[in-house]
Amino acid sequence: MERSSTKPTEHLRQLVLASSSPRRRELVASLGLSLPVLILSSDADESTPSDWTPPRIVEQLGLRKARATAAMLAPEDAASSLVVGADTVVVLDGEVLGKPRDRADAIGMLSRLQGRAHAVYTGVACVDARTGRERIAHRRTEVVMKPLDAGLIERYVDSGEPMDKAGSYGIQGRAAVLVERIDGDYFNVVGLPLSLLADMLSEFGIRVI
Ligand SMILES: Cc1cn([C@H]2C[C@H](O)[C@@H](COP(=O)(O)OP(=O)(O)OP(=O)(O)O)O2)c(=O)[nH]c1=O
Repeated sequence: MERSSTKPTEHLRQLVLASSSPRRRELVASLGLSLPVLILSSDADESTPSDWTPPRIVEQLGLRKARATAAMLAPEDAASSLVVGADTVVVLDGEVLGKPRDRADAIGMLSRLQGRAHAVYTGVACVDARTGRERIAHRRTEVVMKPLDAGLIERYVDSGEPMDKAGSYGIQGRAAVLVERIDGDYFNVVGLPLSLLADMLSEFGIRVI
């Protein structure tokens, strides 16, 4: 018998964040969700075809992360979990900048970003591990960086902060003082647009407020 009065998302009693990013973990924790949050990262393939646009890259990589993590869940967790994955890239002159390979790469990226505007894209994917229902979306934030001289860039890179971050900077850290202004969601730059995430969670029956 079909139980039409039952909400299709009532089984979702746990959120799984498919991420090893401490920033994403802290941002999700800051929401103070009433349901438990499990952190579980996977080794999703992060290579993408060269003709993909930035929105497609971040949405599909977020989806790969969420799907790969959903596939790792034990059956009892899968039955009650909404899995969230995200991906962030910096885009300058149409070129996608991910995390720096090494010190020289970080210095090169910041030398190109300084004194100019660039875009940060973060894709978010939600996967209901029980039903397989999926949603993907992204946000774009424009960031204008102050003009920076070579000495400042080297000192910043030597602080170690850039090495695990797309575009080689962390706006939530010391790079706060390197940024002139932004247009768009700040949390999108840090790696998880909370306002977008809240809208997506509500589609799955999970209320933030
Ligand atoms: C631009 C910018 C990026 N970042 C970070 C957010 C992401 O952690 C990282 C981009 O890399 P991602 O590949 O999106 O994420 P990740 O590998 O760190 O974590 P996950 O396990 O979720 O895949 O750059 C900042 O922390 N601050 C910033 O200002």
